[in-house]
Amino acid sequence: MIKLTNINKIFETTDKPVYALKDVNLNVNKGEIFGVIGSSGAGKSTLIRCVNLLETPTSGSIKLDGVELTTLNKAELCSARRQIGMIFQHFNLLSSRTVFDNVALPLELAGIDKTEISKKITPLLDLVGLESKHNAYPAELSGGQKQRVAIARALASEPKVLLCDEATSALDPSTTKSILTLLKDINERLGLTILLITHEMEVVKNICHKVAIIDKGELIEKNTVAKFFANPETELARIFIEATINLEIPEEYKQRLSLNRKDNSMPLVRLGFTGNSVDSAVISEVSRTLHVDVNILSADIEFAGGIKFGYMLAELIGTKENTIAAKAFFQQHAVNVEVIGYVD
Ligand SMILES: Nc1ncnc2c1ncn2[C@@H]1O[C@H](COP(=O)(O)OP(=O)(O)OP(=O)(O)O)[C@@H](O)[C@H]1O
Repeated sequence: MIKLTNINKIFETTDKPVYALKDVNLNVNKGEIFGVIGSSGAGKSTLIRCVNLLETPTSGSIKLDGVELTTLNKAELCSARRQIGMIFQHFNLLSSRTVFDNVALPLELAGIDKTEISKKITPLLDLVGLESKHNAYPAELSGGQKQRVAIARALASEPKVLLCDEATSALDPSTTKSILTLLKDINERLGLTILLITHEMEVVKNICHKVAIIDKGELIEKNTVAKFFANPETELARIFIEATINLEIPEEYKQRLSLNRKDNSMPLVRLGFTGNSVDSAVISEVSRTLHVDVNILSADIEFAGGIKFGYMLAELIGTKENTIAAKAFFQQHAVNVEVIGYVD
């Protein structure tokens, strides 16, 4: 549905050129929710703004449902943009218009008559859960309600795709959850293709089918969400995933931790479980067969893209030979083992 091929974007500045996007290739299939995650300044906004040509790429091809957008004239582009809805972090509503009139705006601009507009808006406001707010003004709404208005407005032209530019970044965690649930519901009910950018792994984890990581303008990793969490390929992916996991080393252990093994010190390890390894009884097997006690300090098991994954912080207690054998055993059973240090 969205196909970006060899997209480059260079901003010419008085200082030096900024290479905001480098050879970006991205394919978003019909009905998919695709998330692009990256740190601040990585190029996320530039990327999503290129899709509807709010930003013109320096080179490359952008196809929407097979139509090349970069070569359209102004009038053609205007009509193509009606097939691309967009929502923003700060909602971009008109404060002087009611909820109803904000949602009606794109239809008015497209020259649709008033009765037709009325017929369309009521079910849209029902869909986003704002049936009782037709005549409210944006100032009278919560952040979550404002984003619902923006979603209804983006859907008014019956777009083929919805672009979400950090759509939940200005919202508190529970409102974020409700907006993500709404986006997922719209995706499932209408089969709408969604491309979103975010710096929050929670967003990817909660609603995306596929994910790409952007770093310094490059898409360095692309995968289904399940495979991404099960087997991250890049260091940045691991950092993003681990940021969602709360595995604090207790203060008492930090004080006893050293990088080198001493006589009688025991390894403190972070075990990473994904897919099948979550469900196998590796911990008890290590204790039983290798005589290594696993002292679990903290653990976090999550669910994303249809798979379970999780991390555990544990002290391995046993002889040097046995703890080394335990580490090998974990690795043979698809458990990722990282030795953080050794505790006295
Ligand atoms: N109009 C512009 N002129 C010059 N440089 C720009 C312009 N817009 C963006 N940039 C630069 O391009 C790079 C990518 O910016 P972009 O806004 O796309 O990043 P981002 O990942 O969306 O960041 P954030 O999460 O902080 O919004 C940055 O180095 C930024 O400074």
